[in-house]
Amino acid sequence: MKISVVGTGYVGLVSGVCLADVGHEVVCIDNNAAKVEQINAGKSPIYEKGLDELLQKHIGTTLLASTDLSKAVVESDLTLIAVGTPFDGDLIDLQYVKQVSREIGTALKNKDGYHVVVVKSTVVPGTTDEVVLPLLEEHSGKKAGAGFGVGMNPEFLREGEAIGDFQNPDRIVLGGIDDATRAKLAEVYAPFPETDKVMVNNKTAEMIKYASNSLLATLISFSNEIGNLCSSIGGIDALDVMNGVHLDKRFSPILETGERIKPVMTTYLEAGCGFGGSCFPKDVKALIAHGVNVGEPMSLLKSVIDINKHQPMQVMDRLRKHFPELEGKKVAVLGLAFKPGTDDMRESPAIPIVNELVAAKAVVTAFDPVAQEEAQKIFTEGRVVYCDSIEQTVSGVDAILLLTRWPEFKALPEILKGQGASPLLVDGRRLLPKDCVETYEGIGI
Ligand SMILES: NC(=O)C1=CN([C@@H]2O[C@H](COP(=O)(O)OP(=O)(O)OC[C@H]3O[C@@H](n4cnc5c(N)ncnc54)[C@H](O)[C@@H]3O)[C@@H](O)[C@H]2O)C=CC1
Ligand SMILES: O=C(O)[C@H]1O[C@H](OP(=O)(O)OP(=O)(O)OC[C@H]2O[C@@H](n3ccc(=O)[nH]c3=O)[C@H](O)[C@@H]2O)[C@H](O)[C@@H](O)[C@@H]1O
Repeated sequence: MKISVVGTGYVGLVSGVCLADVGHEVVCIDNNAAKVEQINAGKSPIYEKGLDELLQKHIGTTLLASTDLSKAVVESDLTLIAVGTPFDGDLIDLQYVKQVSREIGTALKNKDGYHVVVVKSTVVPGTTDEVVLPLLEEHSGKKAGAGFGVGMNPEFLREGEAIGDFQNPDRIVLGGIDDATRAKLAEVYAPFPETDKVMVNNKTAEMIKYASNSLLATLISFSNEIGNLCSSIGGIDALDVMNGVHLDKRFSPILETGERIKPVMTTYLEAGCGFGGSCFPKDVKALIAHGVNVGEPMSLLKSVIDINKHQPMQVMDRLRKHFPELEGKKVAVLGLAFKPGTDDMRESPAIPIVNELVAAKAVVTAFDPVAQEEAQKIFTEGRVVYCDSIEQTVSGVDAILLLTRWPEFKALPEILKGQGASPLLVDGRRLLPKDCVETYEGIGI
């Protein structure tokens, strides 16, 4: 099938590359000419494991990038919209979705035959039918359901695991205004015959995405609240608690073979310094705002955000327990990205923590295996000294704050031993065993 994908961010580019990999002919569209040029040169503008290799395999043959949206729409059978949907402080910001809908609508004027337009961006329930569809009709002069179909196909990939998640999805949600739209959309995913498909209307597809992200965010804030209580009571480790909770067969089912499905860590029940990223914070806030607009106060989700807002300061509280006065103290920050496997700094818990350290006049060294370039846009040189290795970052410091679960940081105890040093370790992600250093502080302990 000929597919055009508008937006070449995490979702658009990964979808485009993976759809080319399963045999479709794909054109990826972006209005950022520099990104388009980079993609056509076989270099991904984002850091994502395995993406460059797959891009290089298909670019120039079944995969192309372009700034020409109109040509790509006219020459394809189906268009996926994968532009950003940020939260503007009050509501979801639909400016990019609207802009692209107008442009696709205008392009459809010149197209003979049936075309399907599918929203892949995360949008609040009602957006596809009440915002995108009318703009497409207005600008194409055609009627939805006759000249073209309108669908909604939310994406569930995680950054850092994006290629694997796209290639091996848990489920595929196919929303549409009618059966013809859903049937065309299903053709896109024909190469995934084993995966469960959920055929619904557009609003339901939109809601599945928000319910999924909101549940995962709720589990994390729940775990953080329980973890904070464990710390205050004392003598309880939240890791043991969540392990005990997770062994309930309803969470870790036992198969007929007798084998228990048990995650390595208690998935989404890991207490830590809070969730970040471009999606959980903005999606939960957007759903709350949408709920309030339709008369639903969403009090549970408001608490989820409130707990998460304060969670990074749990790390600072543990640091101040040992160093009430931080001026002149040398503090190493290990991990700046919101999670491992990505250079994404959006809403990273490291941001409020580093800002607080700098405000308290601590001397801050920092290291992240891939996010340093992004971090330098946020904390300019001079406020933070960026280092090239874990060794250099922790050398001679009073305290270490571990903020991202990069596996590389497991080497820290050995490195400290080699340096003959025993600074305080505040493990904001519970990555290391609590007896790995002389003075250990962790969330949920
Ligand atoms: N990042 C993630 O892991 C996931 C994101 N999502 C959702 O997918 C959507 C996209 O997210 P990301 O890929 O992270 O966004 P992003 O911000 O990384 O990329 C969006 C791209 O759209 C382009 N763009 C904006 N306006 C345009 C226009 N008028 N014409 C052509 N291109 C335009 C931008 O230049 C940018 O390259 C959002 O709604 C997000 O919530 C869903 C699942 C996972
Ligand atoms: O809509 C989206 O954009 C995506 O949002 C999340 O994916 P992502 O933000 O990439 O990352 P996660 O691995 O879910 O982690 C999110 C944040 O939660 C934190 N987290 C995660 C799990 C946990 O137990 N505890 C915890 O604090 C992580 O450190 C990270 O900051 C969802 O997992 C994806 O399914 C979804 O598609």
